[in-house]
Amino acid sequence: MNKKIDVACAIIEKDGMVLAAQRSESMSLPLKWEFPGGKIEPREDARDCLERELMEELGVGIHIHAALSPSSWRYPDFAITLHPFVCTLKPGTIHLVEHKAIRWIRPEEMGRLDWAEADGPVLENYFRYLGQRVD
Ligand SMILES: Nc1nc2c([nH]c(=O)n2[C@H]2C[C@H](O)[C@@H](COP(=O)(O)OP(=O)(O)OP(=O)(O)O)O2)c(=O)[nH]1
Repeated sequence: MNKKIDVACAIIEKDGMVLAAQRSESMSLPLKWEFPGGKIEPREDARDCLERELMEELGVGIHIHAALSPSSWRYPDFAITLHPFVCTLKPGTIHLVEHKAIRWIRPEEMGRLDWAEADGPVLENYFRYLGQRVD
């Protein structure tokens, strides 16, 4: 049976833009764009995982504002459930530890990037959330 992983990921908002991160050549799914985050460890809470991963990967703290519905995807060699959270950054400076690049983009530009396939349903989910949000 193929491996199944649970991954927490952060949709980080700032001034109407969202942070997209590009995986490096040496990572799995090389050069694909994603929301920063990572695998949830056994018995770890998804929010704790996200805070830990953001500190490890980008050296920043986050505020978590909303949880979107998890969405699942099957890659050829593993299955993934993504647990997306809408976040903002705590004060601090981003340092790229493992990603090749980051970009702040407007939601309407998100479709132009070459996202990891599992992120398709996450993007749809986020657009639905934006459509319903009152702020
Ligand atoms: N963080 C994150 N990972 C994603 C997204 N979409 C997506 O398919 N993934 C995949 C990429 C990885 O296979 C996995 C995340 O685990 P990870 O960030 O710990 O990946 P990794 O490269 O260290 O994994 P590995 O190759 O060492 O097993 O989920 C996303 O939006 N954010």
